[in-house]
Amino acid sequence: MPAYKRILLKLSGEALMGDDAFGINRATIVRMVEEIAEVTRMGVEVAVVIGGGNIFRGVAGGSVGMDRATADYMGMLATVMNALALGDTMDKAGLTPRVMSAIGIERIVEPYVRPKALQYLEEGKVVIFAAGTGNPFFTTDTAAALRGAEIGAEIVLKATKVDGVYSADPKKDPSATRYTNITFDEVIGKNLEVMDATAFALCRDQKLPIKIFSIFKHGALKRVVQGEDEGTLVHV
Ligand SMILES: Nc1ncnc2c1ncn2[C@@H]1O[C@H](COP(=O)(O)OP(=O)(O)O)[C@@H](O)[C@H]1O
Ligand SMILES: O=c1ccn([C@@H]2O[C@H](COP(=O)(O)OP(=O)(O)O)[C@@H](O)[C@H]2O)c(=O)[nH]1
Repeated sequence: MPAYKRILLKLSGEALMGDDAFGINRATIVRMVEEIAEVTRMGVEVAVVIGGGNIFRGVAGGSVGMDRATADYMGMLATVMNALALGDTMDKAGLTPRVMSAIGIERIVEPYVRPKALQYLEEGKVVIFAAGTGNPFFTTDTAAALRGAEIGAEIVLKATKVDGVYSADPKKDPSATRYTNITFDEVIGKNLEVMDATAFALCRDQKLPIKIFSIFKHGALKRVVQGEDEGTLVHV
């Protein structure tokens, strides 16, 4: 029995690269889609927010002198590309995906309309939210928190490069230890940067828990959905 009826899954753009230097790694995206299909077969309604860091990151453009807002719009377009790739892969795996964009780009993907998204979820379709929040100076982590709250998801699942929240960045501090549970106040107060503070604050206000787990660990998504011990739970 799944522990949740409706989930919001945040997939990092960078994780789509697999072992490649940039872009979308075929084997990685296919495996992720298989794992998503597995949980939809359990009757869980799945919405996905996809990142864009594998193609473009606004801060990188901004740092070389480009106007930050312009760079961020490029980043949002990158998430649209990933969303199309993910949708196509889902289609071929027998799922019914619907890509919805936060920025107007109607010839390519339909616009995000909340009631429509809710309808798709009730019909068992997988909704992929593209273009983040549609605003510069935000991230797709914040988009995940926002859409998660809007669609009434019971939890936001962040599939990322690390297998949870650590006492310090495990890439920089090998002695860092992983939390099984941590409160929003603690994660924000200690400035733990696994997810941005805006996303944490929004989820805290909405009492929407977040689970952070490894995108590379096979079967982790299913275990999370079954409520098993996996990754780190961030809660109020
Ligand atoms: N306290 C911490 N616990 C876990 N990861 C952390 C922490 N501080 C920083 N990180 C870093 O956060 C990264 C995950 O965030 P990010 O790169 O934004 O992921 P994504 O691309 O999935 O959105 C990890 O690669 C990790 O090195
Ligand atoms: O609401 C949003 C979401 C994303 N972005 C831009 O899109 C890029 C890619 O998103 P993100 O870095 O969150 O992707 P991920 O880390 O998941 O690969 C960001 O760097 C921003 O430039 C944005 O401007 N507003």
